[in-house]
Amino acid sequence: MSSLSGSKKSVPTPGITVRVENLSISYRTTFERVPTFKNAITRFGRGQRAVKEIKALKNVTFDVPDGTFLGIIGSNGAGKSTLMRSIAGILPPNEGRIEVNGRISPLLSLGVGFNANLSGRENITLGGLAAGLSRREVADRAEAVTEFAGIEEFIDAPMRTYSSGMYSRLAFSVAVHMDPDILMIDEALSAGDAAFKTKAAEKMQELRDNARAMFLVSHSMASITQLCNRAIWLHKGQLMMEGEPKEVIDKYNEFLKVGPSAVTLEDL
Ligand SMILES: Nc1ncnc2c1ncn2[C@@H]1O[C@H](COP(=O)(O)OP(=O)(O)OP(=O)(O)O)[C@@H](O)[C@H]1O
Repeated sequence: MSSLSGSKKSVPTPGITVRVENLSISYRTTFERVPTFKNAITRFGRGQRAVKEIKALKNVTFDVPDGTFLGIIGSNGAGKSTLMRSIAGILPPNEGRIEVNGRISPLLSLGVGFNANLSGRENITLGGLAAGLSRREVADRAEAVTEFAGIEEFIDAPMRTYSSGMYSRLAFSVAVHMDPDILMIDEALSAGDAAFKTKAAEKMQELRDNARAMFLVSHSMASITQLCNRAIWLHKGQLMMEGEPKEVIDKYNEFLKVGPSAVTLEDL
């Protein structure tokens, strides 16, 4: 178990794969693309601060019991990827705590963790080792990963030469072949072409049987309904609702005023 917080360690909570308590995360960013002395003086004259704080998650609390396949929905900039990164241990909380009981798949936002200057094969090794597998275990899976991604011809080329679809397909394939207890997929179903989307959806159905929990961020409401048994809706960093996927999606669509039968581009 891992517990991320500024405070105490605690014992694992029975039956809970992930517990998020009063989680707040902010990014600090500068106003300017290229900070200059002249701009600093101008800002000082206007009484502006150079650094802006963006509150990406505000006091978010929820539990993910074992066997939960959680869909995370919300508009652009709602905080979905930030939440995924913090659960995966990439972003530490500013406030609150996250308890994770289990091994997480390494690549959540597609391609995070890859080094574009290394070959696909070398990146499979990196991803596998990052997931806690031994070199031998990774080597045993490398062929299946490559085959599933459909990039046999390119596996020894540097990943910077890959198309974005190839990149995403390999990221997805690594993530799903490392036997994670907790599977985290960010927009996976928009990886690759229509044929790969179907294959990815089938693979996720299969993984549902083995994983303790799954997190899926998607703008496709069809994928959320099909693959998840629970959903949360984030808006501007706040948890708006938690419940059955259909119930949450209906409220979200109502909020967006697009109606219950809305089809997003990702559904097509
Ligand atoms: N590295 C960063 N530096 C500064 N601000 C960031 C950074 N990453 C995200 N943000 C900001 O944090 C907020 C939440 O972003 P996040 O990427 O978590 O949203 P999201 O729900 O995943 O959005 P999308 O659906 O567009 O992918 C946004 O206001 C975004 O501009």
